[in-house]
Amino acid sequence: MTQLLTKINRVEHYLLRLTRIDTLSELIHRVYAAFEGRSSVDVAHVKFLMESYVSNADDWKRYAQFDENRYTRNLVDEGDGKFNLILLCWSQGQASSIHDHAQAHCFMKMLQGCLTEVRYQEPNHTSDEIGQDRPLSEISRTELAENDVCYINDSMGLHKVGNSGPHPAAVSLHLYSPPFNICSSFDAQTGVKSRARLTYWSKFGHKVV
Ligand SMILES: N[C@@H](CS(=O)O)C(=O)O
Ligand SMILES: [Fe+2]
Repeated sequence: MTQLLTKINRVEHYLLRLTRIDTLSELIHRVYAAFEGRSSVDVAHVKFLMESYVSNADDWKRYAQFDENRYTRNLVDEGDGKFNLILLCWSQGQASSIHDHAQAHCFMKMLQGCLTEVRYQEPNHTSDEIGQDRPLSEISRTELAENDVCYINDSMGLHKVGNSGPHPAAVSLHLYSPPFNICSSFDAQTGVKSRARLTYWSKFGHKVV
């Protein structure tokens, strides 16, 4: 039994070495190839590519710009209009509001530190329920550590993400397809939905003025 486990372990290490993506530019190149000539998104493959990249701060530190007031969104690549790649920087205590993803696919890879992702069921008020607001119900709570990847789309619910420590500076890489700059945000207590505009703190390493 022990021998078998050792062998499985060796095979796993070998496969990981074969599939490993060592640089952010190689990841971007592979993601472009994954979208080439397709009208739909191969979710399993894109997730696999994000998982295969081994985070290295030298690749992405030029995009990692923090703000003391809120998490920042830093554009890395516009993916020929098919997807965008955004580096998000979260100081300790910073979090997003509860939101959806405008019917897009959302892949999120941890590059540094840890983030907590909390998922909620989307309220489905029928017309006669309007005015009977109730708190959103939590579906799951996941701690994401360096190199972890998670995936969400609107059929899987809403989420909020935050850095509740212990790392003072968490960084995550998000891939959205198709790109969007407006989504909905939700009040946790009432479920009331409002329109949220998403902005960039920097683009291609340069602060947006
Ligand atoms: N979807 C959010 C970040 S997160 O909380 O997933 C954004 O793009 O700003
Ligand atoms: Fe999100």
